[in-house]
Amino acid sequence: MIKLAKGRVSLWAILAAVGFMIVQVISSLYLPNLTADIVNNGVVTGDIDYIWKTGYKMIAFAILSVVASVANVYVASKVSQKLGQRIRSDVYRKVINYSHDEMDQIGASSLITRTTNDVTQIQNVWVMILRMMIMAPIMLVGAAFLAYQKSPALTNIFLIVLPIMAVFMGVVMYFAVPLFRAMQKKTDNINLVFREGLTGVRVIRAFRQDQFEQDRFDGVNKDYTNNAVKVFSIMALMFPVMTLIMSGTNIGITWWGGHLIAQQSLETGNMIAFLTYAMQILMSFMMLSMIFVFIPRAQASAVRINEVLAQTTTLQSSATPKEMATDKPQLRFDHVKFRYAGAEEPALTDIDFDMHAGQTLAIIGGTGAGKSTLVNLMPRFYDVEEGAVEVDGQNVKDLDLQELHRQIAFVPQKANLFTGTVRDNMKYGNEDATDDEIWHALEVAQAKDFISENPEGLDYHVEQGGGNFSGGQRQRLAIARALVKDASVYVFDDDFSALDFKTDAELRQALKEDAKISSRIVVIVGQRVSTVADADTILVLEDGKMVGRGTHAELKATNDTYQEIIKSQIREGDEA
Ligand SMILES: Nc1ncnc2c1ncn2[C@@H]1O[C@H](COP(=O)(O)OP(=O)(O)OP(=O)(O)O)[C@@H](O)[C@H]1O
Repeated sequence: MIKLAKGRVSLWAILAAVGFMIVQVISSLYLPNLTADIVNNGVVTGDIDYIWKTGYKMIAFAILSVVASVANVYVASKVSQKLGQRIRSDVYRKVINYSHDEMDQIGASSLITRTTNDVTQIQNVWVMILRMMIMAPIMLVGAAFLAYQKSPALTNIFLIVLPIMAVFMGVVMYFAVPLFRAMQKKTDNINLVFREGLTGVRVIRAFRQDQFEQDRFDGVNKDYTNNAVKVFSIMALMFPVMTLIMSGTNIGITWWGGHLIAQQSLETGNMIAFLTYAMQILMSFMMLSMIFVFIPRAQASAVRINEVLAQTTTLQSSATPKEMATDKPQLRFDHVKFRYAGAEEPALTDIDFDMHAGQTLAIIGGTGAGKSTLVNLMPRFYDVEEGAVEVDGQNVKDLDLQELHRQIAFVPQKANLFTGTVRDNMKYGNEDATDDEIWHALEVAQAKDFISENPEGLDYHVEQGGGNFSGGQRQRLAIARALVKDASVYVFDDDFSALDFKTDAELRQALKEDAKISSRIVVIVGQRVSTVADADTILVLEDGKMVGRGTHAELKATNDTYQEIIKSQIREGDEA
């Protein structure tokens, strides 16, 4: 937790919180002293003047205590909120640069819990640290000292009370701390199942798995609730037991103090002050114990957040980035081998090709052949195990990642749109794009018609994830977004399969006729032979291996796998 606070919490703010707290505690400790004074020298002697004088003093100290307390709460809240904001921002910046492998290791749901719930735990504990953790020790020592001053004999009562409290708090901590620690993991589980249910809601309904999913959610929900009920039942014991101990102490002090007053070895005012000090001692003791219960939970959260922040991102820009020859677009795979983290078999072996400006590369192969994996290596979403990927004449490992991503317009298999207008989404590709350029990209992507039909045009609102568009429309918008970019390589990862045959053909024709795109490199991953047939080079993939490379005519004549694909598609009426 200290590590998390370093550089994110200002030392001045901590000093201010300590300063205000010291003022508050001193005022609170001085008040019982004044109570003793007003009783002993004012009430008992009937000196009204003295009562007024001391009363004013008491009011002044009470106000001082309140003001200091408010100031402390203000500083503590501000520090903890700022800390939370900084942690969330740092976690986001870190995660956004994670490679796909690193993202998979922690998982999206856990990352969300860590950025929200875990950060809240840290914030709460920091408020406790800046209030109770400063207040409790000062109050404990100060009140013990002053209580002893008022009556050394009565202090013996703590020899009985404090061990009872220590045992009770020890038992609470023993049972509550592990349960508190488990809360974060259980929150993760709820988020995981909830998120899966939300994103897969249509599939769940279509497969009539509503009940199964409901049961799955109820399971993790119940697990969380059981844990929370257990821990809060234990915590609920604290207040009644503490009240019992405090009331018992009160009675003990009054009974024993009464005897001492009767024996004239204690003044009435001192006994009243002693009672207040005794309560302050017990409260401080309880506050310290509470801190020790809550800190382990926050510590568990801190470990989880530090894990995210400490993750070294393998995909980093080169420290000495080389210049890309953007005027000579080139895409080269030099005997590339790639394996997913933890996988036994490589997902790609010996992939080799070299493409230049104006050429189209198509990749075809069965499900799981490695097509998406191959194109994911181009923007360096993963690093190769052997060989090299080169873009515009440079190994992607020697480049600045941002520069590389600028030169690759990538349309992933799953079209992702963001909340905002159509224009906002298009500008993701190029901030400076004019409306004319956007309309042109939409036209090439065969998306112009359904956008222009709408009176709002480019201002049409896109809902979260593009939910107000059909799958095919989303895909075309995602393609248009990539086309708005001025890149060396345009990659379409199986995006045309979501389109009907006619639109697929029209889109590819428009790409060919477009002055900008036709002077760059186009990579098309496809399932249909018709989609890949007119490419300059077609790669045929099978089990991560390149089993064919050539033009449609060459492969059709010589390549068994390609012939098989053609045959299977003729049967489906999809003649190439
Ligand atoms: N993130 C991942 N971690 C581990 N293995 C993966 C991962 N993604 C894909 N794979 C594996 O790599 C292989 C190739 O997958 P890839 O997604 O590249 O296939 P594909 O040819 O694009 O298939 P499809 O046409 O179904 O999209 C598959 O065996 C798959 O199980």
